[in-house]
Amino acid sequence: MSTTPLTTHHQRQHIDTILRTVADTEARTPAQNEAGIIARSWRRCIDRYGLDPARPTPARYVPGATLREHQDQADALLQVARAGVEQLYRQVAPLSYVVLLTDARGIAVQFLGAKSDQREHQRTGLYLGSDWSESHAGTCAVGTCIHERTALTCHHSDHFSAHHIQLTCTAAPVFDPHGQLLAVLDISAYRSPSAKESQTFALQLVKTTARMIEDAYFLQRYGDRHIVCLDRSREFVQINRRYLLAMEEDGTLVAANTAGRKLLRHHGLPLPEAGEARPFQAWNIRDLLDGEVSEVLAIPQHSDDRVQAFHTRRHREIHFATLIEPPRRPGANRSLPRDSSLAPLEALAEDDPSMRDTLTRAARLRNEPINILVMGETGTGKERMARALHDSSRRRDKPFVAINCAAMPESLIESELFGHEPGSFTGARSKGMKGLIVQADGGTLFLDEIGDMPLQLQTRLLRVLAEQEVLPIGASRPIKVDLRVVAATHRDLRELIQAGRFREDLFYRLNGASLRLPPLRERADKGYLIRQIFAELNEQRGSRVRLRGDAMSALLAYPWPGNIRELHNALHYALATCDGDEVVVGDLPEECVHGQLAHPGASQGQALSTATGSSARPLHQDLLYRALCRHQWNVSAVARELGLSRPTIYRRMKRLGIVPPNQQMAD
Ligand SMILES: Nc1ncnc2c1ncn2[C@@H]1O[C@H](COP(=O)(O)OP(=O)(O)OP(=O)(O)O)[C@@H](O)[C@H]1O
Repeated sequence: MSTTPLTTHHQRQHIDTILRTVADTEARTPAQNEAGIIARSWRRCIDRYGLDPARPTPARYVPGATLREHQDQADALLQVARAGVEQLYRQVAPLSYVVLLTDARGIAVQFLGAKSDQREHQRTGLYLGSDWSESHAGTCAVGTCIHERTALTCHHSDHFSAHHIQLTCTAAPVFDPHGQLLAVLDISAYRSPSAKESQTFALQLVKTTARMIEDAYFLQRYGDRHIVCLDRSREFVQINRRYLLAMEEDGTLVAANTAGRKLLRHHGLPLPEAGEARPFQAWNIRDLLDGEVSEVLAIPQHSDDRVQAFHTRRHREIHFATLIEPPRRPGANRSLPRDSSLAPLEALAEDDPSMRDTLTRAARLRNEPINILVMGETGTGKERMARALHDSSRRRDKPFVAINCAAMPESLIESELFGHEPGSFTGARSKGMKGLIVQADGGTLFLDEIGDMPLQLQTRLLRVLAEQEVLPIGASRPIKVDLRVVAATHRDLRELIQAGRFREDLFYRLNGASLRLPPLRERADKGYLIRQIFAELNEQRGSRVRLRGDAMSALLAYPWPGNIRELHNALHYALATCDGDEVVVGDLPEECVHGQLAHPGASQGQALSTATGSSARPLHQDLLYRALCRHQWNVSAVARELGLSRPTIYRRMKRLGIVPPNQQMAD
């Protein structure tokens, strides 16, 4: 190995080169490449720090107590970085490198090097507590990296001080999740080949380790959020995780690693850097990826390898995504087995303990040859549950036939259910009719509102269930059927049995197992349901409207009486009436925003008319009108309160016929 010995001749040459280069660069803009970076640093050393390349720069150490302060401040990073620094040292120690981790001020807070060379390390400053800031040490890998915020090699005579020109040092910055410099990772050696290119691999190695430390810190810091990992390669996304984005449950992005911030910038979505005065722009993952937040959240359940492909919205680049989920709250960690056929059941709930129990039972029952009774208040999702049971069972490719026993006229139920032969009764179809029970053969028959089925039909249904065959009206021979029945009711069937309105034997036939659904007001996963329903509505309407954070907060704060259908309707209303591509709090029905204030005993209409003095005004108009009155018709103040722009407020006033008092014509 050819080495560069330290001689006075070399030092003199070095000093001359520095002075000549600095004089040369005076007239022109320094280049962006590494030579430019070094030349710029030399200029700073002379012009800004008043350093002299000929003056010896003995290593400077901070006192022990100060070092401990620096280490305490960097403690969170040091904990995370330890494994990475040690791994790097194992890789480079055989080539006689030492490893330094400095804080953002250039003080070495961690050091790994051969014990046998300790004296030399201490003399040169390659040791714990030394100060490698550019203002003290001159151009060097750590100090210049801090200044330029980029990885670089400071090789031999790149160093400013003539006393460092035997060293080769390579450093890379470690940034925090907001782009703030946290630390610098450095490897240094006393002896190396004279060509700078010899350090190319060293540079790659240090950069890779710095990125690993940075990402480990990111994952630890945002461990309580959802972390979306993206990569251009499907095969590598599980191990490489190039881009990391931390997001809230509603898709709001809160942080990104260095590569992630670059990706966002590339797609026109810059995140503010720490300390930047620019107001925080709450980008959503939907702004980056062409998909719904619910699709991103469902990645761990959806596909077999738990990787999902997305196009980016702006440049249509394909990215593969995985998701690291935050740990579930205690008691909510009862997940279904990882099985893609269970996805329809899994999609019904997130971390509501009672729903998770119900789903676990449903998953066990889905292929059992027994009938299931689903119980719950009106609109709690009983039909959804029946459908999900069917879709996750082996019967999923056969029909799912739903019948609402309360909605069908009594005179029709019999022929609809059992079918009839041609001309078997007055009004019968000439070709006869295949009943719904036969149509459901091989699949699932869903009997909604079973408590409302007339007694006489209960008897016939009982026979079908007992014998697995159906006799159409007017037919002489029964038809064999293979059925799984899921029945639903919001009534107490035992009470109906007591009252003689429901057959006890049918109850036992239907109730092979029962599943109870909690009312919405008791569910801990309202946020999930809101996102889910909103995404479905968007899909049905072919729109891409977003639900802004303030609207989400209002929906979460509203004490929903018990009905998912009500939530569905509120979101439908907001989507139908909002302007542009965002639902904001002002788009929600009045009762969702101020419902808490309504008198508990009052009906919806009463509560509103008491508050407004006008029960005739539509809810939406009322909200805007009241806000205008409250703010003495100051449109800017109303816009601020409702989270809308001033032109939107004016547009809505016009559309709703609201005229400010000073523009009303006197009659
Ligand atoms: N898990 C869910 N995710 C999204 N939407 C849901 C969910 N559960 C229910 N819904 C929606 O709530 C509404 C009511 O659901 P569903 O009809 O299944 O309830 P139900 O208990 O059968 O009602 P009813 O008692 O009136 O028959 C529907 O619009 C449905 O799409």
